Amino acid sequence: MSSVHELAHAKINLYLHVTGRRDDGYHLLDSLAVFAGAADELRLSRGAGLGGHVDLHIEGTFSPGLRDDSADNLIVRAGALLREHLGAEAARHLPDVRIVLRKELPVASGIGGGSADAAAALRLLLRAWNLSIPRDALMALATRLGADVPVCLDQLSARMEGIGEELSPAPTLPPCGMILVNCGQSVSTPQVFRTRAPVFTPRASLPARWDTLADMVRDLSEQTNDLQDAACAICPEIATVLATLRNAPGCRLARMSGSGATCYALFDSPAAAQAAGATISQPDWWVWAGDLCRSGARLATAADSLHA
Ligand SMILES: C[C@@](CO)(OP(=O)(O)O)[C@H](O)COP(=O)(O)OP(=O)(O)OC[C@H]1O[C@@H](n2ccc(N)nc2=O)[C@H](O)[C@@H]1O
Ligand SMILES: Nc1ncnc2c1ncn2[C@@H]1O[C@H](COP(=O)(O)OP(=O)(O)O)[C@@H](O)[C@H]1O
Repeated sequence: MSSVHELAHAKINLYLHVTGRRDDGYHLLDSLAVFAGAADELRLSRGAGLGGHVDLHIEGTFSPGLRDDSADNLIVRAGALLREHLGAEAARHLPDVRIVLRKELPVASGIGGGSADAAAALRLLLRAWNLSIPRDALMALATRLGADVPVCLDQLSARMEGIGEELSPAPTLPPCGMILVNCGQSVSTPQVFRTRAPVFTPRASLPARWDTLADMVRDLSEQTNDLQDAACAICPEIATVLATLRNAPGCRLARMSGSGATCYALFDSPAAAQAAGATISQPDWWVWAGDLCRSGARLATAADSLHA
């Protein structure tokens, strides 16, 4: 039986401004999201029966943080949402699938691993079930899975506004390298939003492109991650990670991503990031160094199908 696979890349918020708050409690954001080479992998194969059930199996470094029989897993929820969208009668004829998740991104860590998995599952299921859903409808389904899921569908750097679902092109990025460090403690996104000081930051002013890393770092230095202080209050080790990154040879900028605890640092090249990353070693710290993900993901078309 053949299988298809997708990479679910880590999403990094280079800056994150909380610009307001909606009546339902969700926060309005202005954030520049990029994708790093670090990724989970999802592999889908056809099951024996019909009904569109998703049988999930989880392996990999961070699999102990997740249960594979959980209906709450965003991969299983992506399948349920697609079945709901199609309606019970159509869903009855969908082939069952088995998805193996190789979990290599830390869980609840501000780099959207669960969101990236959900988006990768949507891409795989569209192919496996030979579905074509208009892009607007697909984006709306993705938003129901989580505010970060829409940007993970294409895995291309993008400016995120609204609660994260309003996407526009990012400035063209210069060549650079990146280190990601997570101290091994999960941080709850709702708790960080609840803990933050109730102040808002205006939308950033960004150019259409950055030709050099120095240009990008100059502009990013004027922006903030408005969740960083709250996350540091909940998890003080984040401050140690940031200090370590700032001291790493060749570091141009270090900041927390999303609601934490993962922090990123920018370097002149992937090789410079890897050399600096090799100097960082703490028990329980997850350290990744390399390039940004520049290719993105292609959404399925009706012509794509999975041949069992
Ligand atoms: C903070 C960000 C920045 O990219 O990243 P992560 O730290 O999760 O990686 C995202 O907005 C997280 O998106 P995601 O993880 O999909 O969040 P959701 O599941 O939709 O929401 C989890 C909870 O976070 C809060 N939340 C989330 C997004 C938002 N714009 N405002 C919020 O207040 C809400 O309390 C919500 O119940
Ligand atoms: N496939 C998945 N991978 C990671 N987390 C998942 C997944 N499915 C559901 N979750 C839940 O989603 C929450 C957020 O996970 P994650 O996306 O890793 O956080 P963050 O966006 O902060 O990096 C976690 O509490 C986790 O239990």
